[in-house]
Amino acid sequence: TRGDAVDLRSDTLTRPTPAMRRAMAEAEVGDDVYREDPTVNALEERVAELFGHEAALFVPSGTMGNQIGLRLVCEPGQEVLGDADAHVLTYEMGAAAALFGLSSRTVVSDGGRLSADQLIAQVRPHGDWHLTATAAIAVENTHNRGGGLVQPLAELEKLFAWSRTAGVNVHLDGARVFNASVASGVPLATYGRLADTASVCLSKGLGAPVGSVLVASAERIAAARLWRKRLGGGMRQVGVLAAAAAHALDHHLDRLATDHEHARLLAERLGVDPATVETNMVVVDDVPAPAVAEAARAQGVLVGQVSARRVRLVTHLDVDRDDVERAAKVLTQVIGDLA
Ligand SMILES: Cc1ncc(COP(=O)(O)O)c(CN[C@H](C(=O)O)[C@H](C)O)c1O
Repeated sequence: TRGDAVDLRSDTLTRPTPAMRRAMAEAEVGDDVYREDPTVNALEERVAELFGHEAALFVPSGTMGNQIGLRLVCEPGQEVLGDADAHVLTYEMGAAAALFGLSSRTVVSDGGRLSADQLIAQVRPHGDWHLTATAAIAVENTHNRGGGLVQPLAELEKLFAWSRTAGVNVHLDGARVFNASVASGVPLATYGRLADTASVCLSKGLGAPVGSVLVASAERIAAARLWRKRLGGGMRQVGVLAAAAAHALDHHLDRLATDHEHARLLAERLGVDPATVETNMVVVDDVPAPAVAEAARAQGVLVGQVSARRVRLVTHLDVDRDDVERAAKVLTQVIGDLA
């Protein structure tokens, strides 16, 4: 809870725990532009290893991690192919076009679930003097607008194997890949190795206040560091933030399973099919979302509005079991009253 509100709007809202704040305060720091911050250097090495890549770069947001990741695998005038509800193309303010001149095209998937064949069928080859070449395919795991769904490993494997034969790169928007791994049991390195570039968030379910990490080859991360500086993302004593991220990896990773349990409990209480809840999100459809949000807020429960008729509930570190029961009671009554 926050104050006395149960905040289910997003897992981006988690605040540092007292133990995390101590880690931040005690962090060993240096000037990261000179590569002299030992805490962020250690975090970058650790996350690269975790995801089976040569190198990694700490960035202030998932958006910067995604957009630099796309720029590493797609040149201006080439295109990124993705899901019609992909965060990298629908939520990041058109950054791929605005910042880097990347073209993009989307396919309407089955609720966010990746179909390798569907994407492969849309890829445009390099070398034809008439066609915008598809340089990269963006995948999102878990899928946000898909309600936190975990991508089928077989589809990820099929897409990546094919991409090796087609000269197409794969970028993973792994903002919630930690949730995907905890839910599926698939190791993080397995997910990491099925992408050329991957951006992973430490500031969502893991509970760090700021930060994502981009992983890729050493050559690509060197280029990413340059792009980050160009975007004004060169940071100085950033170990204060990296220490929070390292603390989150040490102490908050396994507990994501609790968020998943809470989401399933919330779904059950609300009459939403728990089978549709794979990680930390519950989607409630066919309700007047603005009215539900307003009425729930009046009773101390904050919810997300995905569309006029869809409410999103996200469980996280700052939501405990009592909060879930309280939110379920309020939302059952509010939705019942508005039905
Ligand atoms: C899949 C995915 N990839 C990237 C990002 C961007 O991360 P930030 O730039 O907010 O750190 C998000 C943030 N998601 C936020 C949320 O879910 O509340 C909002 C929608 O932007 C995301 O869900």
